Amino acid sequence: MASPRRSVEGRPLGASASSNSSSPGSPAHGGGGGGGSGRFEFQSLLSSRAAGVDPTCARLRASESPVHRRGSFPLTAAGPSQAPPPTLPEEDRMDLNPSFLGIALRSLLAIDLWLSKKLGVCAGESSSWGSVRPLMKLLEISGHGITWLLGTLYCLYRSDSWAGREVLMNLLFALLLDLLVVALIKGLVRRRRPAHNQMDMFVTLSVDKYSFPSGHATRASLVSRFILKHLVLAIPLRVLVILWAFILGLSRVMLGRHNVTDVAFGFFLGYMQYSIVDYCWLSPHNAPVLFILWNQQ
Ligand SMILES: CC(C)=CCC/C(C)=C/CC/C(C)=C/COP(=O)(O)O
Repeated sequence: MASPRRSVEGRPLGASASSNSSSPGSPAHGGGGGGGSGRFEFQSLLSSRAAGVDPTCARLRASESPVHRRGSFPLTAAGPSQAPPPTLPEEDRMDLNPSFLGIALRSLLAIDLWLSKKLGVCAGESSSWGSVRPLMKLLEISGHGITWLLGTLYCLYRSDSWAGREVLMNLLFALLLDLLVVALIKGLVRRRRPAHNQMDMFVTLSVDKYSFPSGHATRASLVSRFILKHLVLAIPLRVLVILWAFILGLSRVMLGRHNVTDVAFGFFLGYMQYSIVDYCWLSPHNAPVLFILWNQQ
Protein backbone atom coordinates (compact mmCIF):
# COMPACT_ATOMS: atom_id res chain seq x y z
CA MET A 1 0.00 0.00 0.00
CA ALA A 2 1.48 3.28 -1.04
CA SER A 3 1.14 5.99 1.54
CA PRO A 4 1.18 9.70 0.52
CA ARG A 5 4.71 10.96 0.12
CA ARG A 6 5.56 13.62 2.66
CA SER A 7 8.42 15.98 3.26
CA VAL A 8 10.15 16.07 6.65
CA GLU A 9 7.81 18.90 7.66
CA GLY A 10 4.86 16.60 6.95
CA ARG A 11 3.76 18.56 3.87
CA PRO A 12 2.45 16.36 0.99
CA LEU A 13 4.80 16.38 -1.96
CA GLY A 14 3.37 15.69 -5.46
CA ALA A 15 0.24 13.72 -4.50
CA SER A 16 0.95 10.45 -6.36
CA ALA A 17 3.08 8.97 -9.07
CA SER A 18 0.26 9.28 -11.59
CA SER A 19 -0.30 12.97 -10.82
CA ASN A 20 3.30 13.66 -11.74
CA SER A 21 2.48 13.79 -15.40
CA SER A 22 1.56 17.49 -14.98
CA SER A 23 3.82 20.17 -16.36
CA PRO A 24 7.40 20.30 -15.07
CA GLY A 25 6.89 23.93 -14.24
CA SER A 26 4.34 23.18 -11.56
CA PRO A 27 5.37 23.95 -7.98
CA ALA A 28 5.14 20.29 -7.04
CA HIS A 29 7.96 19.71 -9.43
CA GLY A 30 9.99 22.57 -8.16
CA GLY A 31 9.96 24.39 -11.45
CA GLY A 32 7.88 27.38 -10.51
CA GLY A 33 9.09 28.78 -7.23
CA GLY A 34 7.80 25.83 -5.24
CA GLY A 35 11.12 25.53 -3.42
CA GLY A 36 14.21 23.39 -3.94
CA SER A 37 12.70 20.38 -2.20
CA GLY A 38 10.11 19.87 -4.94
CA ARG A 39 12.75 19.99 -7.63
CA PHE A 40 14.80 17.22 -6.04
CA GLU A 41 11.67 15.16 -5.49
CA PHE A 42 11.03 15.42 -9.22
CA GLN A 43 14.58 14.46 -10.14
CA SER A 44 14.43 11.45 -7.86
CA LEU A 45 11.15 10.39 -9.39
CA LEU A 46 12.62 10.49 -12.87
CA SER A 47 15.67 8.49 -11.89
CA SER A 48 13.53 5.87 -10.15
CA ARG A 49 11.33 5.51 -13.21
CA ALA A 50 14.35 5.20 -15.46
CA ALA A 51 15.57 2.34 -13.26
CA GLY A 52 12.14 0.66 -13.40
CA VAL A 53 11.55 1.17 -9.70
CA ASP A 54 8.27 2.27 -8.18
CA PRO A 55 9.04 5.79 -6.88
CA THR A 56 6.99 5.39 -3.73
CA CYS A 57 8.81 2.20 -2.76
CA ALA A 58 12.12 3.77 -3.62
CA ARG A 59 11.32 6.61 -1.25
CA LEU A 60 10.34 4.21 1.51
CA ARG A 61 13.54 2.28 1.08
CA ALA A 62 15.49 5.48 0.96
CA SER A 63 14.31 6.29 4.46
CA GLU A 64 15.75 2.98 5.66
CA SER A 65 19.11 3.44 4.02
CA PRO A 66 22.31 3.45 6.10
CA VAL A 67 22.84 7.03 4.99
CA HIS A 68 19.56 7.98 6.54
CA ARG A 69 20.13 6.07 9.73
CA ARG A 70 23.34 7.99 10.22
CA GLY A 71 21.24 11.19 10.14
CA SER A 72 20.26 13.12 13.24
CA PHE A 73 16.53 12.31 13.12
CA PRO A 74 15.55 8.84 11.96
CA LEU A 75 12.17 8.55 10.23
CA THR A 76 11.80 4.79 10.71
CA ALA A 77 12.05 2.54 13.72
CA ALA A 78 14.01 -0.21 11.97
CA GLY A 79 15.28 -2.65 14.60
CA PRO A 80 18.73 -4.26 14.62
CA SER A 81 17.21 -7.68 13.86
CA GLN A 82 16.00 -6.60 10.42
CA ALA A 83 17.91 -7.69 7.33
CA PRO A 84 20.30 -5.10 5.86
CA PRO A 85 18.50 -2.88 3.32
CA PRO A 86 19.27 -3.32 -0.36
CA THR A 87 21.84 -0.97 -1.83
CA LEU A 88 20.16 2.12 -3.27
CA PRO A 89 20.96 3.99 -6.45
CA GLU A 90 23.02 7.10 -5.69
CA GLU A 91 20.17 9.39 -6.79
CA ASP A 92 17.81 8.05 -4.14
CA ARG A 93 20.32 8.59 -1.39
CA MET A 94 20.93 12.13 -2.60
CA ASP A 95 17.18 12.67 -2.45
CA LEU A 96 17.33 12.95 1.33
CA ASN A 97 19.90 15.72 1.35
CA PRO A 98 17.61 18.56 0.19
CA SER A 99 15.49 18.07 3.29
CA PHE A 100 18.51 18.44 5.53
CA LEU A 101 19.74 21.35 3.45
CA GLY A 102 16.28 22.92 3.50
CA ILE A 103 16.05 22.63 7.26
CA ALA A 104 19.57 23.95 7.70
CA LEU A 105 18.86 26.92 5.42
CA ARG A 106 15.56 27.70 7.11
CA SER A 107 17.21 27.51 10.53
CA LEU A 108 20.00 29.80 9.36
CA LEU A 109 17.42 32.25 8.03
CA ALA A 110 15.48 32.19 11.29
CA ILE A 111 18.67 32.80 13.29
CA ASP A 112 19.62 35.55 10.85
CA LEU A 113 16.28 37.37 11.27
CA TRP A 114 16.28 36.95 15.04
CA LEU A 115 19.89 38.12 15.44
CA SER A 116 19.45 41.03 13.02
CA LYS A 117 16.38 42.25 14.92
CA LYS A 118 18.25 41.94 18.21
CA LEU A 119 21.27 43.84 16.85
CA GLY A 120 19.16 46.56 15.23
CA VAL A 121 19.54 48.75 18.29
CA CYS A 122 19.89 52.02 16.32
CA ALA A 123 17.07 51.36 13.87
CA GLY A 124 15.14 54.39 15.11
CA GLU A 125 15.59 57.40 17.37
CA SER A 126 13.51 55.68 20.03
CA SER A 127 15.50 52.41 19.84
CA SER A 128 17.63 51.38 22.82
CA TRP A 129 20.81 52.85 21.22
CA GLY A 130 18.94 55.54 19.29
CA SER A 131 21.34 58.22 20.56
CA VAL A 132 24.26 56.77 18.55
CA ARG A 133 22.22 56.70 15.35
CA PRO A 134 23.79 59.96 14.03
CA LEU A 135 27.25 58.42 14.49
CA MET A 136 26.17 55.31 12.60
CA LYS A 137 24.82 57.49 9.79
CA LEU A 138 28.17 59.25 9.61
CA LEU A 139 29.80 55.85 9.21
CA GLU A 140 27.25 55.10 6.50
CA ILE A 141 28.43 58.15 4.55
CA SER A 142 32.07 57.10 5.02
CA GLY A 143 31.29 53.91 3.07
CA HIS A 144 28.86 55.36 0.57
CA GLY A 145 29.43 54.89 -3.16
CA ILE A 146 29.27 58.62 -3.89
CA THR A 147 31.87 59.42 -1.20
CA TRP A 148 34.32 56.89 -2.63
CA LEU A 149 33.69 57.75 -6.28
CA LEU A 150 34.07 61.50 -5.76
CA GLY A 151 37.07 60.99 -3.46
CA THR A 152 38.84 58.78 -5.99
CA LEU A 153 38.10 61.16 -8.89
CA TYR A 154 39.43 64.09 -6.87
CA CYS A 155 42.63 62.22 -5.98
CA LEU A 156 43.05 61.21 -9.64
CA TYR A 157 42.70 64.83 -10.64
CA ARG A 158 45.31 65.89 -8.08
CA SER A 159 47.68 63.01 -8.68
CA ASP A 160 50.98 63.95 -10.32
CA SER A 161 52.65 60.56 -10.57
CA TRP A 162 52.11 57.70 -13.00
CA ALA A 163 52.18 55.13 -10.21
CA GLY A 164 49.57 57.05 -8.21
CA ARG A 165 47.33 57.43 -11.23
CA GLU A 166 47.55 53.74 -12.01
CA VAL A 167 46.47 52.76 -8.51
CA LEU A 168 43.63 55.30 -8.47
CA MET A 169 42.42 54.28 -11.91
CA ASN A 170 42.16 50.72 -10.66
CA LEU A 171 40.36 51.85 -7.52
CA LEU A 172 37.86 53.65 -9.73
CA PHE A 173 37.42 50.50 -11.80
CA ALA A 174 36.96 48.47 -8.58
CA LEU A 175 34.27 50.85 -7.27
CA LEU A 176 32.35 50.80 -10.54
CA LEU A 177 32.59 47.02 -10.78
CA ASP A 178 31.31 46.76 -7.21
CA LEU A 179 28.31 49.01 -7.91
CA LEU A 180 27.44 46.95 -10.97
CA VAL A 181 27.78 43.55 -9.30
CA VAL A 182 25.83 44.60 -6.19
CA ALA A 183 23.05 46.14 -8.29
CA LEU A 184 22.81 42.96 -10.37
CA ILE A 185 22.62 40.67 -7.34
CA LYS A 186 20.16 42.92 -5.52
CA GLY A 187 17.95 42.98 -8.61
CA LEU A 188 18.10 39.19 -8.93
CA VAL A 189 17.65 38.23 -5.27
CA ARG A 190 15.20 41.02 -4.33
CA ARG A 191 15.42 40.46 -0.60
CA ARG A 192 13.49 43.16 1.23
CA ARG A 193 15.27 45.26 3.84
CA PRO A 194 14.35 44.41 7.45
CA ALA A 195 10.91 45.66 8.51
CA HIS A 196 12.43 47.83 11.26
CA ASN A 197 14.59 49.80 8.76
CA GLN A 198 13.75 53.46 8.11
CA MET A 199 14.42 54.22 4.44
CA ASP A 200 16.20 57.50 5.14
CA MET A 201 19.46 56.74 3.35
CA PHE A 202 21.58 59.36 1.63
CA VAL A 203 21.35 59.05 -2.23
CA THR A 204 20.26 55.59 -3.30
CA LEU A 205 19.74 53.74 -6.56
CA SER A 206 16.41 52.05 -7.28
CA VAL A 207 17.82 48.58 -6.42
CA ASP A 208 18.80 49.87 -2.99
CA LYS A 209 15.33 49.10 -1.73
CA TYR A 210 16.69 45.55 -1.61
CA SER A 211 19.12 44.41 1.02
CA PHE A 212 21.11 41.41 -0.27
CA PRO A 213 24.04 41.92 -0.38
CA SER A 214 25.02 45.01 1.58
CA GLY A 215 26.70 47.44 -0.79
CA HIS A 216 28.46 49.13 2.11
CA ALA A 217 29.87 45.79 3.25
CA THR A 218 31.14 44.86 -0.24
CA ARG A 219 32.74 48.29 -0.59
CA ALA A 220 34.26 48.16 2.90
CA SER A 221 35.92 44.83 2.29
CA LEU A 222 36.96 45.64 -1.31
CA VAL A 223 38.38 49.05 -0.49
CA SER A 224 40.13 47.97 2.69
CA ARG A 225 41.79 45.03 0.91
CA PHE A 226 42.77 47.41 -1.88
CA ILE A 227 44.25 49.96 0.54
CA LEU A 228 46.13 47.35 2.55
CA LYS A 229 47.67 46.00 -0.65
CA HIS A 230 48.55 49.26 -2.39
CA LEU A 231 49.26 51.83 0.31
CA VAL A 232 52.27 51.68 2.57
CA LEU A 233 50.73 52.28 5.99
CA ALA A 234 51.98 51.99 9.55
CA ILE A 235 50.55 49.07 11.52
CA PRO A 236 48.12 51.21 13.60
CA LEU A 237 46.67 52.64 10.40
CA ARG A 238 46.31 49.18 8.90
CA VAL A 239 44.43 48.09 12.02
CA LEU A 240 42.24 51.18 11.71
CA VAL A 241 41.34 50.31 8.10
CA ILE A 242 40.27 46.80 9.14
CA LEU A 243 38.33 48.17 12.13
CA TRP A 244 36.57 50.70 9.90
CA ALA A 245 35.43 47.95 7.54
CA PHE A 246 34.23 45.75 10.37
CA ILE A 247 32.39 48.53 12.24
CA LEU A 248 30.84 49.77 9.00
CA GLY A 249 29.44 46.28 8.38
CA LEU A 250 28.17 46.01 11.95
CA SER A 251 26.59 49.46 11.73
CA ARG A 252 24.46 48.31 8.78
CA VAL A 253 22.77 45.75 11.03
CA MET A 254 22.61 48.14 14.00
CA LEU A 255 20.90 50.76 11.83
CA GLY A 256 18.39 48.09 10.79
CA ARG A 257 19.41 48.48 7.14
CA HIS A 258 20.45 44.85 6.77
CA ASN A 259 20.26 41.35 8.09
CA VAL A 260 23.49 39.75 9.28
CA THR A 261 23.71 37.47 6.22
CA ASP A 262 23.52 40.49 3.86
CA VAL A 263 26.61 41.92 5.52
CA ALA A 264 28.46 38.61 5.83
CA PHE A 265 27.93 37.85 2.15
CA GLY A 266 28.82 41.46 1.31
CA PHE A 267 32.19 41.09 3.03
CA PHE A 268 32.84 37.87 1.15
CA LEU A 269 31.80 39.38 -2.19
CA GLY A 270 33.94 42.48 -1.73
CA TYR A 271 36.92 40.30 -0.86
CA MET A 272 36.43 38.25 -4.02
CA GLN A 273 35.90 41.36 -6.14
CA TYR A 274 39.33 42.57 -5.12
CA SER A 275 40.80 39.34 -6.53
CA ILE A 276 39.12 40.14 -9.87
CA VAL A 277 40.49 43.69 -9.83
CA ASP A 278 43.96 42.40 -9.02
CA TYR A 279 43.72 39.83 -11.82
CA CYS A 280 42.54 42.43 -14.38
CA TRP A 281 44.89 45.15 -13.10
CA LEU A 282 44.84 48.09 -15.52
CA SER A 283 48.22 49.49 -16.46
CA PRO A 284 49.66 51.72 -19.20
CA HIS A 285 50.73 48.44 -20.87
CA ASN A 286 47.37 46.67 -21.07
CA ALA A 287 45.07 49.73 -21.17
CA PRO A 288 47.18 52.53 -22.70
CA VAL A 289 44.13 54.37 -24.05
CA LEU A 290 42.76 54.98 -20.55
CA PHE A 291 45.99 56.48 -19.32
CA ILE A 292 46.61 58.58 -22.42
CA LEU A 293 43.06 59.93 -22.26
CA TRP A 294 43.42 60.83 -18.61
CA ASN A 295 46.74 62.60 -19.23
CA GLN A 296 45.12 64.79 -21.83
CA GLN A 297 42.70 66.16 -19.24
C1 LIG B 1 28.07 56.06 -11.10
C2 LIG B 1 26.96 55.67 -10.23
C3 LIG B 1 25.95 54.74 -10.76
C4 LIG B 1 26.92 56.13 -8.98
C5 LIG B 1 25.86 55.78 -8.00
C6 LIG B 1 26.38 55.90 -6.62
C7 LIG B 1 25.33 55.50 -5.64
C8 LIG B 1 24.12 56.31 -5.49
C9 LIG B 1 25.50 54.40 -4.93
C10 LIG B 1 24.52 53.86 -3.93
C11 LIG B 1 25.25 53.43 -2.74
C12 LIG B 1 24.31 52.84 -1.74
C13 LIG B 1 23.34 53.70 -1.07
C14 LIG B 1 24.34 51.51 -1.53
C15 LIG B 1 23.44 50.79 -0.58
O1 LIG B 1 24.24 50.22 0.39
P1 LIG B 1 23.61 49.11 1.33
O2 LIG B 1 24.73 48.75 2.28
O3 LIG B 1 22.46 49.69 2.04
O4 LIG B 1 23.26 47.96 0.46
